[in-house]
Amino acid sequence: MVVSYAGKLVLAPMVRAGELPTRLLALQHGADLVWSPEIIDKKLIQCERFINDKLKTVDFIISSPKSNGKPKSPTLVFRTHPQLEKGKIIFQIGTSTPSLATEAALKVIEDVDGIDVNAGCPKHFSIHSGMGAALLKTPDKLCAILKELVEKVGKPYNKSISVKIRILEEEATTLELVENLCLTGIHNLTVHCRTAPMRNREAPIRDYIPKIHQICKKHKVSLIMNGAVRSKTHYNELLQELQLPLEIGGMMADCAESNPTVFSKNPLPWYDVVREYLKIAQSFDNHTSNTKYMLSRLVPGKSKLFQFFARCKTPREIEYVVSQLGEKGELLSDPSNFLQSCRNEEKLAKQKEHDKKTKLKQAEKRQLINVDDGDAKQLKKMKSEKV
Ligand SMILES: Cc1cc2nc3c(=O)[nH]c(=O)nc-3n(C[C@H](O)[C@H](O)[C@H](O)COP(=O)(O)O)c2cc1C
Repeated sequence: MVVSYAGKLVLAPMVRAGELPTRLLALQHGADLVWSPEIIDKKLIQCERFINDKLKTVDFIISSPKSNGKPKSPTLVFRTHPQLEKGKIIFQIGTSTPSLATEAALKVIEDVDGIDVNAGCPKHFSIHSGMGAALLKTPDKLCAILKELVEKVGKPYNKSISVKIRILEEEATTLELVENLCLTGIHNLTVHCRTAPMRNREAPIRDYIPKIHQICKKHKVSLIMNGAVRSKTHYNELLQELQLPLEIGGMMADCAESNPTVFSKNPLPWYDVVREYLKIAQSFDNHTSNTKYMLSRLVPGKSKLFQFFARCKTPREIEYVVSQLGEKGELLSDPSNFLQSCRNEEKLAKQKEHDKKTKLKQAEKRQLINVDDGDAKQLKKMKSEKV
């Protein structure tokens, strides 16, 4: 069945923040749908699909990416839990080419519920290759991408295709764009109510939403409003204040990154969020650097725990520090000594490794000398026989 977006409160696509543990926590606390972080078409095309029996996940992995011609260790590009994210996971693609978008979407389509195109990212890496917000300046290209996705991916697999845009400077040009996007056959349009040059700290401009909604409604395309929605309660208040119908959905990024439980009427305090998040992150082997990134968003900077988490290098250290987190977020005991002993162990292990390598090198050298010795003797013998 094609997923419905009408009136849903959803987790925004977020690079780094929107990995599996954050999405699962958001779902557990009332998110109706969750977006994957944006993944670039060319990267996804390189991936192989693996069923991870241990974690019960489906993993998309680049087995041997190369850097300077040397193979690197495998990279996990996207991980989904088919059972826990069933009917709720929208995959976002970064693209500027219809054929690449389609090839990439076909890789994941059986494991997700919809494909979303990012047409709003203002970052240099997106724009310089014609992706993200650059697509707002090439609407024909954007429409061509969406049409091809609708025909070659959406329709054959009975899945939804959607797009996330920003508003343009003028209302009239924004509405013209929306009209054209709706004609491509998409199911949903998400509008980030800021223009491309606007930063997240700036207040969004929601004035165009009623007219955008009229166009969407005419074409039976659902609409999600994004930009400074702070919680479920705030989303309901906004709909009332702006006299918007309940069928307009809401998307949250910033506030959901610092507390993925904001989808609930009663979001958890940060210390309970940290505990719940870590339980999920550990049970899905989340990469330590990603877990640390999330901790830096979840833990208030003024908490003593913030610095201690920043010093952790392994899941074991994170586990220890979180065990020192009191019921109300207070620090039960200073984990400095534990962290210092981990650093000492690390230093010792590095020294051992270094010694081992040096010994190996010396042994190899000795072997070479012996071989050389043997060769030299052999040569001498041959020479004397000749004489
Ligand atoms: C950490 C972070 C990562 C983001 N990554 C993406 C992304 O991958 N794709 C995208 O379309 N927008 C991305 N965004 C933008 C958000 O999806 C959203 O449009 C924007 O933050 C405005 O919503 P907010 O006011 O609720 O934060 C990101 C935002 C944040 C904070």
